[in-house]
Amino acid sequence: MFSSAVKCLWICPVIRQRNMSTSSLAGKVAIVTASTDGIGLAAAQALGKKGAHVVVSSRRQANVDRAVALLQRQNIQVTGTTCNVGKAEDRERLIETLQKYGGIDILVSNAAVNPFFGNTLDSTEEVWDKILSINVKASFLLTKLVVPHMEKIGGGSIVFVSSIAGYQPMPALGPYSVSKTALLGLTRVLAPELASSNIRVNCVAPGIIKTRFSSALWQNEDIMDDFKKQLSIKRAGDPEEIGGVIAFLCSKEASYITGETITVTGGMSGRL
Ligand SMILES: NC(=O)c1ccc[n+]([C@@H]2O[C@H](COP(=O)([O-])OP(=O)(O)OC[C@H]3O[C@@H](n4cnc5c(N)ncnc54)[C@H](O)[C@@H]3O)[C@@H](O)[C@H]2O)c1
Repeated sequence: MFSSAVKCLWICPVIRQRNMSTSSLAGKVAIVTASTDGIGLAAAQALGKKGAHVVVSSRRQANVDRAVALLQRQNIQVTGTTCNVGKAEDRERLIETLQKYGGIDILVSNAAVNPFFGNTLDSTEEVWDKILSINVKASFLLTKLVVPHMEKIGGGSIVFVSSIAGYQPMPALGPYSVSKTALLGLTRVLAPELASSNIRVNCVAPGIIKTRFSSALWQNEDIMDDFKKQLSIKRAGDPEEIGGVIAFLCSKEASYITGETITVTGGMSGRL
């Protein structure tokens, strides 16, 4: 799965070091969860274009293979593996596989689910367990797994993908919105705890971005007309407009930023 050139880059600290000086993220290893499509794929692309070796993952092998081929065509160093972030054995396998190759510098926790639309009081325990387990708990548990590997190489950067709904709940998306608020809290909790290990923890809160996840919103003209009234930039965002911000947060240029959430919404204001 790993090409010999990539193995050499990870195993040989001298080459790691030398590459770090040529481009902002050269020589770094970045894990992005749910990165075969949408914002995750755009984050992997942006990190890869800055020189990082990216590890793309999602639940289905076919999607992983497609994303790996796409990124390779763009001359991005990439490895792919399946990972259901809700499964402890998958999370551990992902990290164990990687740590053999010399360290993990960046974690972007992007995977999320939303199995429920409606009045929050109609949501079930099962809905809450699923949403909190994937959107929040898995983000924390992955962080717990990567931190020792980041500490071993002297630091790292973690980015959680929240949502503007974490600040202002979206109608009919109560449990999902609460899970995204929890990520704002997780960012604030972990940043001071990990600062002494030289690990920065930040978050992005996208507005409406054109992905499959939100297609029910941006493909509906009436809903979008309503949203546009609250937007300064009168359109939905593109995944690349989030990927670039994530890559910035992981770069040296953001070395004094931790515990922050950057909202990327086209200037959204008022109630959603
Ligand atoms: N698109 C938007 O408008 C928008 C707005 C705000 C926040 N977000 C957030 O951005 C992130 C990415 O969403 P997206 O819009 O790119 O949509 P997307 O559908 O491309 O991404 C969500 C991904 O999570 C994956 N996923 C779900 N459960 C998983 C699991 N157990 N293990 C691994 N992967 C799993 C899905 O397969 C999917 O690929 C999510 O956290 C989402 O909440 C999106």
